[in-house]
Amino acid sequence: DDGQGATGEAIIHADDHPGNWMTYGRTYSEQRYSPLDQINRSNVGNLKLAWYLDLDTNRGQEGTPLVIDGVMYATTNWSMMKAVDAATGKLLWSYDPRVPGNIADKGCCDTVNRGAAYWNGKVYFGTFDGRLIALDAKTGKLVWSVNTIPPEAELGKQRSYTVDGAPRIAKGRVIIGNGGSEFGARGFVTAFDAETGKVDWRFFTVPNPKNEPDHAASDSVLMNKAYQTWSPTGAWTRQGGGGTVWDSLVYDPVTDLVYLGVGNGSPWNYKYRSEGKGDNLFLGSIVALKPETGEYVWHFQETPMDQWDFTSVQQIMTLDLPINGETRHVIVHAPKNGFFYIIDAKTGEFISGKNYVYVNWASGLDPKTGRPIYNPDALYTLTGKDWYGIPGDLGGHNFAAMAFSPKTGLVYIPAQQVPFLYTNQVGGFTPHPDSWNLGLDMNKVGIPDSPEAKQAFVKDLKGYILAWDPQKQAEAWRVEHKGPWNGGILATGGDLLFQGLATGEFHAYDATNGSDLFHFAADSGIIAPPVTYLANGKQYVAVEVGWGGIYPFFLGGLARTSGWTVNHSRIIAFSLDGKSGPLPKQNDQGFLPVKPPTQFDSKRTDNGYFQFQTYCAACHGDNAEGGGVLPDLRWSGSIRHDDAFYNVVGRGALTAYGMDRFDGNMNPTEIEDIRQFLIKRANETYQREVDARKNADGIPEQLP
Ligand SMILES: O=C(O)c1cc(C(=O)O)c2c(n1)C(=O)C(=O)c1cc(C(=O)O)[nH]c1-2
Ligand SMILES: [Ca+2]
Repeated sequence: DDGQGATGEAIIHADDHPGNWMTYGRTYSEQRYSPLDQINRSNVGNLKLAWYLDLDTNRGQEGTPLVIDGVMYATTNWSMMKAVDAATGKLLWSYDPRVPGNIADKGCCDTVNRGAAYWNGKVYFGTFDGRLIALDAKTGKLVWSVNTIPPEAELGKQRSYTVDGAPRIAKGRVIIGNGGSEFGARGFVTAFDAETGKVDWRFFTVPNPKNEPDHAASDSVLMNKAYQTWSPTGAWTRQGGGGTVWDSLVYDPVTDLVYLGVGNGSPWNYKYRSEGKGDNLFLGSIVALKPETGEYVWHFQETPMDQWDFTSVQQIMTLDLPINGETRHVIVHAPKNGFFYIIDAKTGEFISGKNYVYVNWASGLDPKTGRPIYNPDALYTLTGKDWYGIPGDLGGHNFAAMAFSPKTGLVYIPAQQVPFLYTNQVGGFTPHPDSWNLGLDMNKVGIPDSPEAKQAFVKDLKGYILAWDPQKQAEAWRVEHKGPWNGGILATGGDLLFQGLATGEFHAYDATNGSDLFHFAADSGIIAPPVTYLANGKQYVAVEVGWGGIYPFFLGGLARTSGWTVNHSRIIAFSLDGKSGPLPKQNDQGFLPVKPPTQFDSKRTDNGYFQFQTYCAACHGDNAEGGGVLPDLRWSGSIRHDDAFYNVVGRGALTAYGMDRFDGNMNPTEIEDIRQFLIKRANETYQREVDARKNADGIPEQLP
């Protein structure tokens, strides 16, 4: 027995039953290529909506649904699970783990969920409050549920853990990580026995602050190799150091290794985090472990000295690639930092790397070691000067999955350009509970303030499909989109690519040249990746619809340049003989702003801005302009009265909807300052917003 079990064998031999989509990336190689070809270049123009299912949350939907024997298992926002008849869209059962609403602000980037895992009759998924849940796949009944965050990792309010990534299963072990490095976290992954939910092993990705054993699989490599790459007294010893494994986590049956994509530093500021010293292993790295024990095998660090939120958590894909006349089994990786890496999957040896998007932080990679050749100005925590970085914190590519077609030999990356202004916090590092703790000046970071710089920033925003030739390490072609933050990509045997866009359109493209062959008005922004499957022998293509994730939260109004839709979350599925027609019509220009109160106290608005940017902007949008997911507070009824506002912000009147209470962070005067600031912003922007509703796009002429 090789320990794979029937499900492991079925996933390894996924192409023997191509009608299923059994694991996050369809196969263990996570290529998101399906050999199905009933739908192909010659007939995709006739694709029609087969069914749609309205979801019970209108927020970001990032899930990859699994499909097993005609049943779809979809996870949706707020960590909910739905089992759906994949031929008809009929709901078979649903499971709501009742994640408490007040924890939404413990995560950086919307209460999303990226998907489930299947093993031996059970489906598994993580919850935003840190649980891992196993359900009976037939009935939806709970089999077991565990808290994946041990109390010793939490360390009181300094640290913050959330789970939104899809678990993966290797040889009967369910492996799951977590997020939280924007707040304070020490990254780790845990392997649980799929049958019982018992902890099998745990691996921390950054050292123990005292260099003591954690009694975890990571002890020896952290104490002998990683600890030496950190300063002994930096802020990491209190904040956790980061390195959260919040997205990619892959088992490769060819090498029999588990790969972790490790995240950014916590706090981001390297000068505060590690006193400007050391490479800080294993931040920004891929780490390979043995599936049975969690024992360290190798690592490759893509971003030493991270200070840009350059996570290496982006999708880890393996493939067999001819290199210098020899076929090698490699990892291909397009992390946030903008370089496309080819790494030997067995040994971690760096084979080659090339920037796949424009980058200004490094001039290239050392051809031998793969270490970035830094632009000294990019090391802003050491220079003490602002840095306008490309890629920025959202990366050249984020969680939206890329795909590979063995027929074209191309990797298709949902690439983007989103700059970020990195500005140091002055006067030392001061963490706040319930807010981002980056060691950066939250009033200045991200988007530049002056109107000219803001216009330049908007011009710099880009989103496109990048068809990348990994053998040549070069672009083959691209398909430009309206702006950043589009969905993941599916490649099929019909020589097609499928992708949903931030504009609310769903497209099929020719995989050989990018020609646009089909589009459908899905009406709401799409950030999730499509899947394809067979039900009753017929091919379907399905995707979750729902605008959200970090981009519209943080960029707020500027995110509208990618397309502006009213958020209506659904699962939609297409077939060649679909009979559902177009989706019901809705008002796609957004709601009219409500005329705000005219009086505000201009002596309070500066502090209101400061408090807003510290506690509110990461969800409700930079400078109080909403991005179309959560309420745009300029038009909120609660800003009309100090008591109403305090009830929501101070006392938590809306915790059930995800709005935490902030009376532990701010006093009543500070909260009232925010209200004064919001009224000011509402007055400044009211006419511009009314006029914008008269444009075809609904986007104001002068965005900033
Ligand atoms: O450092 C972290 O722990 C962490 C966690 C997450 C998350 O859990 O979603 C994201 C990020 N970082 C991040 O940097 C990022 O760009 C991001 C985008 C998204 C999203 O779902 O839209 N999550 C996250
Ligand atoms: Ca991060």
